[in-house]
Amino acid sequence: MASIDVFTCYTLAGAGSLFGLGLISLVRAESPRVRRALWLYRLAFLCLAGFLWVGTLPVAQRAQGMHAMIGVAAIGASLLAWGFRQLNGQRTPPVLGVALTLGLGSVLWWAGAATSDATFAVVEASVMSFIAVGTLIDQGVLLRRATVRRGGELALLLVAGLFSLDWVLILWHTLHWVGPYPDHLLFAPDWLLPASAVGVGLLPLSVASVVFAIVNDRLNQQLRERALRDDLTGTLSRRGLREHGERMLAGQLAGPSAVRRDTGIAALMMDVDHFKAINDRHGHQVGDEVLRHLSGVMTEHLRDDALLARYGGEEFTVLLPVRSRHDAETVAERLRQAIEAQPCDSRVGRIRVTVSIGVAFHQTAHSLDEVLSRADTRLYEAKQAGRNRVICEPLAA
Ligand SMILES: Nc1nc2c(ncn2[C@@H]2O[C@H](COP(=O)(O)OP(=O)(O)OP(=O)(O)O)[C@@H](O)[C@H]2O)c(=O)[nH]1
Repeated sequence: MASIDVFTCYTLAGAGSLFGLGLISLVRAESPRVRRALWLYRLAFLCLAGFLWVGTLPVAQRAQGMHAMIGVAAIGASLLAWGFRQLNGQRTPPVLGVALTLGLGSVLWWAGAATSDATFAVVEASVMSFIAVGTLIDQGVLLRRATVRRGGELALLLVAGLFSLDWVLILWHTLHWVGPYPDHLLFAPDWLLPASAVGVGLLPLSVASVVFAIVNDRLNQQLRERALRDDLTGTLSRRGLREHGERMLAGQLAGPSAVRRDTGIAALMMDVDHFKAINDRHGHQVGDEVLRHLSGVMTEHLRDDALLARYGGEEFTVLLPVRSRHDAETVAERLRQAIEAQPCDSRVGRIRVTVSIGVAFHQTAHSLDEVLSRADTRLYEAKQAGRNRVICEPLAA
C-alpha cells in the first residue's frame, strides 16, 4: 500500500494552483512580453486548480473525474511550458501554442472516452512525458543561449527536470503494468507512487513561487538599470558611468564591454562648443534636442563595447577598450568629425554643432576619478586651443 493518499496530493495540487494564481496576480510587469507570460501562467494555474475539484469528488466518481481532469492538466502543463518560453523572450506563434495545447488535451479526452483503460493509461503517460521532456529540453536550450543565468531560471529547470524524470518513470511502468487499473490513475509502483503524487502536488506551488521570484528579480534589475540612465538622452548617467566604469576598469564586465588582456581603456571627455549660445538663441528645449541628437550620433559611431554617459549638462564621457593610444585618438577624431558633419535637424531648423574632446588612458592602479580628471585636463586644453578638436595625453603621461 502506498503510504500517501494520491487524492490528497491532487487536492494539494489544486490548492497550490489557486495559491499560484494569487501569487502571479500580485506581480506587476511593464514589458508586454512578460505580461503575456503572466497571463499564460494564470491560465495554466486555473487549469491545474481543477485538481481541487477531483479531490473533493465522492470515491465512486473520482475515476471519471480524473479522466476529464487529466486532459485539463495536460493543457495546464503545456501552458506552463509556453509561459516559460514567453518569459524568456522566445516567440511562440499563438496559433501554434493554442493548437499544441488544445491538441494534447483533446488527445487525452478522446483516449479517455473512446479507448480501453490500458490504452488511456499509455496515452496519458506518453502525453505528459512529451510535455515534461519537451519543456525540459526547451528550457535547457533557452538557458544555454542566455547571456545571464540567474538562480530562478535554474530552479525552474530543476523543477522541469524532476517533473520529466517522474513522468518518464511513470511511462516506463505504465508500459510494463500488469494488474488492476488503479483508480488514482498514476501507474507507478509503491516506491515511486508517493514521490510522484507529491511531485504532482508541489509542481504548481514551486513553479508559481519561482516565476514570482524571477519576475520580481527582473523588475528590480530594470529599476536599477533605469536609475543608472540619463532621462534626457538615454545614455548612462554619471552614477551609471561610475558603476559600469569601475567594473570595466576592474575587468569585471561580461559581454561586449569585457576588457581583454591585450587592451587598455581610453577615457574621452567631450564638451559641446558654445552650447550656451544655442540655448540663448533657441531656448532650452531646442538645446535638449541637440543633446539627444548628439547622443544618437555618438551611439551610432561607437562600438558595442563602449560606455557612453552624460557626465553633466553638455558634457559626455566615453570609456572604451582600445589596443593603443592611436586607436583612442582615431575613435575620438571619428566622433568629432561625425558630429561636425551631422547637424541637428531641430524644430527651428538645422543647427551645426561641434565638440572638443580630451583623451586619457587607464593604466593599472589608476582610479576612474583619476583617469577622468586627466581627460578633463586635456579637454580644457582643447577648449583653450580654439575648440572643435581632440587633444590626447602624451604617451608618457
Ligand atoms: N538645454 C539644456 N542646456 C543645458 C543642460 N545642462 C546644462 N545646460 C546648459 O549648457 C550651457 C553650458 O554653457 P557653458 O558651460 O558656459 O559652456 P559653452 O557655452 O558650451 O561654452 P564652451 O564649453 O566654453 O565651449 C549652460 O547654458 C547650461 O545652462 C540641459 O540639460 N539642457
